[in-house]
Amino acid sequence: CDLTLMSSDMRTCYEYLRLTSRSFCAVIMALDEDLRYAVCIYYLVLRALDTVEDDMTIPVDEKIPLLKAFHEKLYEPDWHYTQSKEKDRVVLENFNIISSEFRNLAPVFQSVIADSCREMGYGMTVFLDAKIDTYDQWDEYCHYVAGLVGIGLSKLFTASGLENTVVGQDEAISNSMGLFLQKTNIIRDYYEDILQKRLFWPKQAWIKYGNSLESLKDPRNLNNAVACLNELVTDALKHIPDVLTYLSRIRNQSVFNFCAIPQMMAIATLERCYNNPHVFRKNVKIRKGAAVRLMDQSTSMLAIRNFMNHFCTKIYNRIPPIDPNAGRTRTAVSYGIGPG
Ligand SMILES: COc1cccc([C@H]2O[C@H](CC(=O)N[C@@H](CC(=O)O)C(=O)O)C(=O)N(CC(C)(C)C)c3ccc(Cl)cc32)c1OC
Repeated sequence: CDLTLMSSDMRTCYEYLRLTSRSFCAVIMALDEDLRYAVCIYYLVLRALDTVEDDMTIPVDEKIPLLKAFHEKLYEPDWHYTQSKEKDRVVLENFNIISSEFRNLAPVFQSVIADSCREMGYGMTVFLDAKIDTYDQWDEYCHYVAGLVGIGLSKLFTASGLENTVVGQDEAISNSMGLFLQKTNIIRDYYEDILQKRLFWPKQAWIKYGNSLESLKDPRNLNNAVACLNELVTDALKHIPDVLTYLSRIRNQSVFNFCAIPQMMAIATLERCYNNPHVFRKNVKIRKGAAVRLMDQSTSMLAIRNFMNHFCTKIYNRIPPIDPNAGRTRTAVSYGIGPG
């Protein structure tokens, strides 16, 4: 994009995007112009909100009002926050620059983003001590931190005129786009989260396999831990039909790539995690070459169905017959293997 035609604040915002989103930045920059601007700002605003939620050095009695009032900061020109110790604190320290560009967006984009932040900030306070007991609470937490992003983005796509009304209206399908990504991140990040005492795996799952979530990282409990891991992967796989429905409705090529690439990274990550004891010892990541191939080739529904089929077949072929959820996992992956 032509940086000379851009305001200096917007140039700064794209610089923050490059600093905070690594590989995803290129995908955002490929969006058609109007949407690119709104999504960049939305991404940075979400990054700022997420940084507040993640910062364990902010006292709870300060964090709760800050999360609930965060959406109002979008309309306070000088507001920024210098007390964060997080790695992405640059977006909080310079929030006045981001909010000034936010207020240059079309009013319809502003209201989608502000409403999304209001609901998300509230939801984060509900789960501040991250006690996730039931699968329903797991879905509720993931709705607040990720489903709302899927819903907000879908409204931006429709409001920009690039996508049909149904994309912005069907909130259940948009919600699933977030739940699939967030559940995959939570499953993948077990080891890094448990070290920081962040417990995102639902108790309704792990209680069947151990006395505590931490006990799953004890090598003596490895068989139970892997059975619990396989149960959560099976739950995440249930979102595949909605993900395929969502992507089949997208008409703009740049929006399709933007939406499809993270979903393909997620199914590839789930495949790496399934039945993999390394999840309890290190951060399981897909190989760089595989990620590049997914970014380059996730450009059509045919490619998506082929990738989904590929990774679901790999999982199917690795289901241990004695796994307590073997039957449920076979059913779940069959959604992704599809007919033929
Ligand atoms: C229709 O919905 C979407 C369509 C396209 C992309 C995303 C989604 O994808 C990235 C992809 C991304 O950010 N990937 C990282 C890799 C990583 O963080 O593991 C990256 O490549 O840097 C992601 O992960 N999240 C974060 C949440 C899941 C919490 C929403 C995210 C945060 C802000 C925005 Cl604007 C968008 C997304 C969507 O959101 C559901």
